[in-house]
Amino acid sequence: MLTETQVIALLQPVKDPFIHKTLKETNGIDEVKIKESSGHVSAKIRIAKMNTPEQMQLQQEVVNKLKRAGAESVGLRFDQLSEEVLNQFQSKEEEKPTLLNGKMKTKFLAIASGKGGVGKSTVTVNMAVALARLGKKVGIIDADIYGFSVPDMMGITHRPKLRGNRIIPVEAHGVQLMSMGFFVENNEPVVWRGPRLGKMLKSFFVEVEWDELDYLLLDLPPGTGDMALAVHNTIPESKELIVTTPHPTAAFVATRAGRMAINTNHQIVGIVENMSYFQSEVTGEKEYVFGRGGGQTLADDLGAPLIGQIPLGQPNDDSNDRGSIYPADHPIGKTYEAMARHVLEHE
Ligand SMILES: Nc1ncnc2c1ncn2[C@@H]1O[C@H](COP(=O)(O)OP(=O)(O)OP(=O)(O)O)[C@@H](O)[C@H]1O
Repeated sequence: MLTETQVIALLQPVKDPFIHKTLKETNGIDEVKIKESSGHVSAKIRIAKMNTPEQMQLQQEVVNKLKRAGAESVGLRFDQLSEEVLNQFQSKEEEKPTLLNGKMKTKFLAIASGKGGVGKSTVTVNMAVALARLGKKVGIIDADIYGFSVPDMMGITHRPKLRGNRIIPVEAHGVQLMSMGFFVENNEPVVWRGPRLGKMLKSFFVEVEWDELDYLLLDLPPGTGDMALAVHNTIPESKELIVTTPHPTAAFVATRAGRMAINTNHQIVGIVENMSYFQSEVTGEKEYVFGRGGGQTLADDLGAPLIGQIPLGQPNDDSNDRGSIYPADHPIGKTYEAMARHVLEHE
């Protein structure tokens, strides 16, 4: 015959399926009773979320465990862990409330793409500038460890300064910026992996002296590989834009990036189709150089709106040689302004 102590010892190492802590750690074993006459064991367990397939699975696991140990029959009841206990574990687990030193009014907008070279960084910098032109305080984290082209696109040639042991982001076009590129000598390729990359990114949130941001945009690594997943998991809950070209294959690959966003609890607020067409200045005619329809297909697949179609064209910004920022009165600058308004409407 099982004793109460034995049942508790059997239950303690069982893990809550949602917060991945043992019932001992969550203090989730509420009650254990043994009916000696019939060998019936009953227990009440508190878990993070009720009425889920995970709860069913846990129930099965516990019943089997107790029966193997000698229980004739098992009755389980479940209840919800208190908010207090949940908060304690969730904040420890995710460390998210501490990001940006508690400046939680900051909203995050990640920019992703299925593959490289589709204009993700161009869209990031122009969205950031458009939001700033609409009066928002905006920062960018250039987390594209393969590319880190953002400083170049914004015409930035100097590195961030230090104040004590805090890093002051570099400012250009009214936008604050941190980039992996600032910490790499001579444009060397970056070979950071796993924990080091995660640590670096976290330090961008915590050790950087951002000035009261309304929005922090994140230029993500392209694709759906380990690196993109690692970055998705490192950054806080976020809205996300997916950038594609109009080519059907590009849109197909971008769908996978969208799925990754959804799986990591990012909310896709819009699809941006870049390099949509070339418009002749002489005739005004549009030439669909890279095919048509990719953006809309992607939008339909992911159930998110197509918020902008950006034609081929250079900003002609004379302020710096390689700048990629479209002026506010440029037709493409106006498209970015409309997209920025869309993002603001989905706050
Ligand atoms: N609409 C456009 N018209 C013309 N050139 C563009 C347009 N959008 C982007 N480009 C150019 O295409 C190149 C790739 O753009 P960008 O670096 O933004 O892409 P990306 O998706 O961020 O690439 P990666 O992931 O490899 O960093 C750049 O030289 C950029 O100036």
